[in-house]
Amino acid sequence: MLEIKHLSKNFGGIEALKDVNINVERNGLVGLIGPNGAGKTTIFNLITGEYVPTSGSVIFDGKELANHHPYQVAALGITRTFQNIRLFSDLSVLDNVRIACHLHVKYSVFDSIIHGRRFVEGEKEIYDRSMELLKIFKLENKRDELAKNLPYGEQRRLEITRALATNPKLLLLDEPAAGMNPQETEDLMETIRFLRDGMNITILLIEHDMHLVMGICEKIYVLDFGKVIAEGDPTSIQHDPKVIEAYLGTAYLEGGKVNA
Ligand SMILES: Nc1ncnc2c1ncn2[C@@H]1O[C@H](COP(=O)(O)OP(=O)(O)OP(=O)(O)O)[C@@H](O)[C@H]1O
Repeated sequence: MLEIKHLSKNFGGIEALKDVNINVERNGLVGLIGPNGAGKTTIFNLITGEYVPTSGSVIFDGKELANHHPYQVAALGITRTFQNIRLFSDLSVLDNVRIACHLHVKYSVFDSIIHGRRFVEGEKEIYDRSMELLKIFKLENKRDELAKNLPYGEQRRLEITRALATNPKLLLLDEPAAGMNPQETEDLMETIRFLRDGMNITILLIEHDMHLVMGICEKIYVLDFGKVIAEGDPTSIQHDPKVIEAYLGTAYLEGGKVNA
């Protein structure tokens, strides 16, 4: 579904990515890990059209994305979440999702001014879809709360709910477990599994929480200094000497956590 081929990105003199190749199969759940500054978020920015590659290509469903604008990439079915939560904090939970659903709106500005039939039907469709998503993500009881008043784990869940409003085929999650406590991380793992197994969404995620990555990803790419140094299933990645040296450290194998 997603093929990243010989992708490189320079920022002035910095070679942020060097000849990166990544393949995400349809309905796959793939992890991208590596030390800070390895180039992980740069890959997301290249997929979504926020950056233009220095060389190489990003192919999604057979289409080259390299020169697409972010709105064109979104229209093809790719959505992302960000490292820092980006919600409308002073709006309600329901309105946060409703706004995201408006990307699909089919009525014109004129329809909305005269409150024409298409406007009324469009608004009903948006409300129904928003409530359906809030139910799936167990946020329907919080629909009237301001986003900023939700506990951290629920804010992250609301972000994913918003991302799904556009009906993506491929979801890019950038450090979804950042700042979560162990119970929130467990709930998130269940949510991500459901996205893939229950909603058939293909997922590529960046994460430093190795319990989450090793627990749910079937394939993992490890990036170091802009290069893929390893790829494989969780077991092979955990025991790869290159990965242990560059990122995991021996503490991880002894049950410790990665400090990144
Ligand atoms: N817009 C930019 N301008 C200049 N340099 C950039 C830009 N974006 C990223 N970089 C540089 O590219 C390199 C890779 O950064 P990137 O954010 O992709 O790393 P990362 O693996 O996502 O790190 P982290 O785990 O800390 O989020 C870093 O050296 C960073 O400083």
